Amino acid sequence: MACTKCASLVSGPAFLQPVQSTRPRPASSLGQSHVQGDESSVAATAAATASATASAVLAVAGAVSLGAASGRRRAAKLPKVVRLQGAQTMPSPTLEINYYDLDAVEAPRILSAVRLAIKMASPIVQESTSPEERLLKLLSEPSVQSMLTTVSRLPVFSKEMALAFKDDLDLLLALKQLKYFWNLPQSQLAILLEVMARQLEGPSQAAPFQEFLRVLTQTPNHGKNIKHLRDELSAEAKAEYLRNAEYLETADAHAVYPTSIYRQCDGFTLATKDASTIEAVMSTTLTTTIKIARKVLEPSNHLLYNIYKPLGRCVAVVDDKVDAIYGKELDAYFADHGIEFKKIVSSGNEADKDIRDVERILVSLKKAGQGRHEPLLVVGGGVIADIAGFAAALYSRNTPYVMLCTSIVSGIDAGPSPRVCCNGFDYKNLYGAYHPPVLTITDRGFWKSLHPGWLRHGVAEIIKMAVMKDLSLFELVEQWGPKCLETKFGTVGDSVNDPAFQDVCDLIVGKAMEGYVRSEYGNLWETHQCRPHAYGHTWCPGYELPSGMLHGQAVGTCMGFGAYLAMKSDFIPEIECQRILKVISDCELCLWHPIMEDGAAVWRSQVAMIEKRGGNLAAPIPRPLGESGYLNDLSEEILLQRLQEYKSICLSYPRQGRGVEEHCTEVGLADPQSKKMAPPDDRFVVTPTDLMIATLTKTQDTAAVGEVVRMLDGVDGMVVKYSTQPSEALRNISVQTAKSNPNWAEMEKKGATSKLLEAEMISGQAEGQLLQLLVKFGRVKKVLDIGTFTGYSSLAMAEALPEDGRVVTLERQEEAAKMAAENWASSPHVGKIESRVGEAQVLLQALASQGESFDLVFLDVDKPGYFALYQTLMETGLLRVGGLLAVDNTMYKGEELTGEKLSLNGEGARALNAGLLADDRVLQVMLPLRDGLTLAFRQH
Ligand SMILES: C[S@@+](CC[C@H](N)C(=O)[O-])C[C@H]1O[C@@H](n2cnc3c(N)ncnc32)[C@H](O)[C@@H]1O
Repeated sequence: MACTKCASLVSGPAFLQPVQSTRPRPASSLGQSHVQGDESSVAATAAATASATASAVLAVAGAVSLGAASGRRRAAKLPKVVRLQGAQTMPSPTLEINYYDLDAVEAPRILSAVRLAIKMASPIVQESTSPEERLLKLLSEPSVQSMLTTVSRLPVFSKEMALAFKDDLDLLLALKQLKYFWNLPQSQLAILLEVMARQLEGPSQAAPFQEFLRVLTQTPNHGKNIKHLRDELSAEAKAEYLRNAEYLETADAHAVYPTSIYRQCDGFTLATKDASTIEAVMSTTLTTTIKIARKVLEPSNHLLYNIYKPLGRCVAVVDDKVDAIYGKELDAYFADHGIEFKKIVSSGNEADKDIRDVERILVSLKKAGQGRHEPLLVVGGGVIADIAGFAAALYSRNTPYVMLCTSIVSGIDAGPSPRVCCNGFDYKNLYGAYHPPVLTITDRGFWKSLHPGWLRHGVAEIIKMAVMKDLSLFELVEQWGPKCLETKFGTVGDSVNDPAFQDVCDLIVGKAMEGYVRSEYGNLWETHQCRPHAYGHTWCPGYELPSGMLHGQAVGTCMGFGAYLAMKSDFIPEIECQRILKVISDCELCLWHPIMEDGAAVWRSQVAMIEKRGGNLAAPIPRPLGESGYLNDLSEEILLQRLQEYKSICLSYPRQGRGVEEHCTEVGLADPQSKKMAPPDDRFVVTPTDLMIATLTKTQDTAAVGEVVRMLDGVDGMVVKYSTQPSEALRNISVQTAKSNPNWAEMEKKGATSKLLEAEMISGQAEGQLLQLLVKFGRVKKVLDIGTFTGYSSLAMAEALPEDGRVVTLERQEEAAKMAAENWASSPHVGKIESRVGEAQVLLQALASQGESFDLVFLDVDKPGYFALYQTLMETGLLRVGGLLAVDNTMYKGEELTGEKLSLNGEGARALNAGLLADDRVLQVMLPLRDGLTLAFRQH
């Protein structure tokens, strides 16, 4: 039967040439014949009879290809002459280059071959000889040999094959692997025989094979490939196997010299006779399996065993948080099965998703001697799935990996995703590849230890698939979403013993996964933009990072807005829009975040998205609920108008449309903005830690350096994580200031500021929190803040002051003072702040002449002036006796630690440090907080 796809190419109008094949047709040594007729109907009938069990787990076998999946049939005869209108003969031939020559899929013949082999093998595996002898006898048994050679010649990744065995996905998977029997470890062949016996004949017939597997795995060579046994086989058996191997060299080299058992290539090439023009198509076919399973780490569960036992070992990248909780269980699983376990523990924080983190994994893989044929095991959530998957894509150009999903996001979205990636230059997912796992395992048992905030964020991905792909899933989430959250998807409390609810949880997870795969696997390389799973991901990329929101919370805002736009576009009725907003809100996700007030950022995101999507917005939104539509035209004016309309609707929802624990820092994660993502050697040196990191990265041992860098880098993040979190207004100042760098540069150019200011000048959360603490602890009433900048320290202290407290803040740059005033405007504490603009020294004199004195002074201006300002504070009594002086940047970038010549600022900091040390009116301590903060108490 001709491959229809290829036939359409060679006989179409562009190819009005006689076609001749360049490949000789190899003879079939085992006498398989080509079948004419409708294979799919034969296959469908066979499938019905073949069906052993309706699998209780979801298993999706994905095969994506141009040509390989369909396989090429040996009977493909193409017309020698094609006639044009007028019946002219076109004599010049076009060369057709076929690459493979696979057998037709005849399900009944395959099934009877497998059944016969199992029947004949059963007594052999039960013999009392050694397992090695039994294996040799088994391989010499003609029915086993015939089955193996038959399967080795099949297009096992093809659609025909999938359809023929669609009712028994475990059998299908076994056949896909059996094709490679010649290069499989002995114990893997035993595993496949056991699976086939179980699927076709039932558990009792499978029992002898299971026992055979057990004893075989105790022999020293069970990990050696079948082909290494050839010299021990009978002469006839050896000759047959070698004949088959030789045949396969030409017919399908994948089966005899494979690089991977999970992917195949195909191509189809046409060349003019003089070879001056060549037209070709190429394809890669991948195969993958997804399992929704329970108790994966219990030794009786063989999902991981079946992969790693034959290999004798498992190299794994494990999320550090997962390792802390489940590390011992993982170790025990592999130890129990006698599988060597090499574990690479890696951070799973969004802030640790840089190319350096990927590189660190690559270095560890090299150290572990990772082979390109052995699937790496990746254990963790979305970030680990992305970066370890990306490392696997890069290692030896592509290395297979198994994804054991421990978080809800990886369990239904990032886990089986072919899109693996890392951040770069402050852009999310700038680098990446398309590299799906060969096996994805989702076990919601892991979710019991997840922070409720992370669960909510994962539910956003379920809602996304429900709205775009599956109304029945949407109805399930409407009914059960809040309970799923409350019970951590049936993993805590009484829900664990509620079988009906357990089934609901499995159904929700399975349906979400299925919807995801349905959206993604037909468009693996994103060759078009009709991508339903991008719902909720069009506008929020512009504000997610600066808002500090969890990804799922940001997606919630964007899904809500998308639903509103769908209603406005008449894609869905109002009632469906309301249902969508209600589900998002009921699941405690955010519909509206104040950062969305920045319409310009939302518009910028849309513009960037259009560019990313090849010139089309193609924003996926429901049309109707449960199905996908795409919005392609949305002007800036309408976008801004809709955003405001949407806001007013959101305000009527519980929590005024806000989510519960929306921000990363509220659920124990570092703020993704808190870590600079520039490569360390280019990083802006602000603190001594930065300096150390920049120095370390110049050395050669990248693995050791990487570790140290990660730890050092984590110090500031840890301080921020475990200190009281800032108010909304302070957070807003950080966001506004972070965005302000281009403005300062512009202003400096125009002469609006005398000096280039930088967003990095901000004191920030940790220092702000310390100042607040000092104000409260010291019952401070009057504060002097020298160096206003964008107003963070002033407002932080004002928030901590009593109602009658006062902050006087000094700033020489008019523009900075103006920006600070804008930043305070909405705070209820604005009335406590008095801003003065001018040179600090001049302003101090004026304050002194007014008889002012302060309980707390925060000094944070140009360092060369520090000591003079300190002297003024002391001489004039502006710092009262019993008062406290806090000075920032007293370690000034660690310059003194280098032993090299200090900058002017470094000199200024050192002059103050030395002055304080020599002055017995004060008691001081230098804290290594960020760039060094010195506290000096005036005792007389
Ligand atoms: C490091 S920033 C202050 C940061 C601020 N305390 C905060 O919490 O974000 C220093 C600010 O002091 C201002 N400044 C520097 N030297 C000054 C001086 N001699 N007199 C007045 N302002 C000065 C700068 O323009 C800049 O805005």
